[in-house]
Amino acid sequence: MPLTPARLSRSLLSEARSSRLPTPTLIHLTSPTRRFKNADLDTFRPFTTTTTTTMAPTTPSAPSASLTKHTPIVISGPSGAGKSTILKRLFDEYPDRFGFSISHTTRSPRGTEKDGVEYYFVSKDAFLRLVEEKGFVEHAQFGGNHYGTSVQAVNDIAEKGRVCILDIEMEGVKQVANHPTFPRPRFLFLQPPSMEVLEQRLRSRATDTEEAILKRLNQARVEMEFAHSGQAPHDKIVVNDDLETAYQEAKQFVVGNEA
Ligand SMILES: Nc1ncnc2c1ncn2[C@@H]1O[C@H](COP(=O)(O)OP(=O)(O)OP(=O)(O)O)[C@@H](O)[C@H]1O
Repeated sequence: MPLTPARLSRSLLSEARSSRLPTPTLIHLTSPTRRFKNADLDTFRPFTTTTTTTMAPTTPSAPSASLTKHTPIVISGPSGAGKSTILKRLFDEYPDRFGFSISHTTRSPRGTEKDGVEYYFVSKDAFLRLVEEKGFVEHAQFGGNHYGTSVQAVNDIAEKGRVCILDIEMEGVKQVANHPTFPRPRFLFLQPPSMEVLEQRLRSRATDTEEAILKRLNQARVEMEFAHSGQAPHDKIVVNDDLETAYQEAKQFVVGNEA
């Protein structure tokens, strides 16, 4: 599992749309699937012009037996629900048990970013071919660039004997759940106790503009509606009111394999 200091995070497309920069206090955890928060930085940092020779998987691979043995966990929930907080605790308590897959992107590498570490940097053609071949468990477009989690990248985590954690937003959740060949992961939805509390938490986090907070709250309503629509694949909904209780519940689901 590539645990680099940078937090390549994303949980919601709204994250990117809302132009929030990751704050140092949140840089605990590397999760390349949570890439859209980092994609915000696209606006602020110039692209490098480096051309990379990619080693990224560009052909789809069949899900392996390891993937069935180490069933991936999809965690989703509104921005501010506490996903990072809970995952950070989980990784601290179980440092060798979980992994984050490396995402593909068509954007250019920045700074010291290396192919196969922060991302697999691929051409648009290679990316779209992999989409066509159902090689992504989920993918999305942001700011003219494509981002995706490949079946191969998730397989790689399972091959290392780890459970892959996919921290993804609602549209990604739908894609994973409807993928034609990818074995069904286990879905955990983290819910704030109320919209009022969510708003307070987003405000106390003090990382967003007013506009961004309002966008997050609007998106949160959409996510909550979907989560309770009967259409969502969630196996477990944990309400993150008291953190300790929520953590124990989430842990029981993730580690104890319980619904
Ligand atoms: N149970 C809780 N009680 C009080 N505050 C909490 C609780 N859980 C999380 N928080 C706080 O709420 C804020 C949002 O949490 P966090 O950043 O983990 O959410 P997130 O779901 O990862 O959001 P995003 O998708 O935007 O990254 C943080 O400031 C965190 O410290």
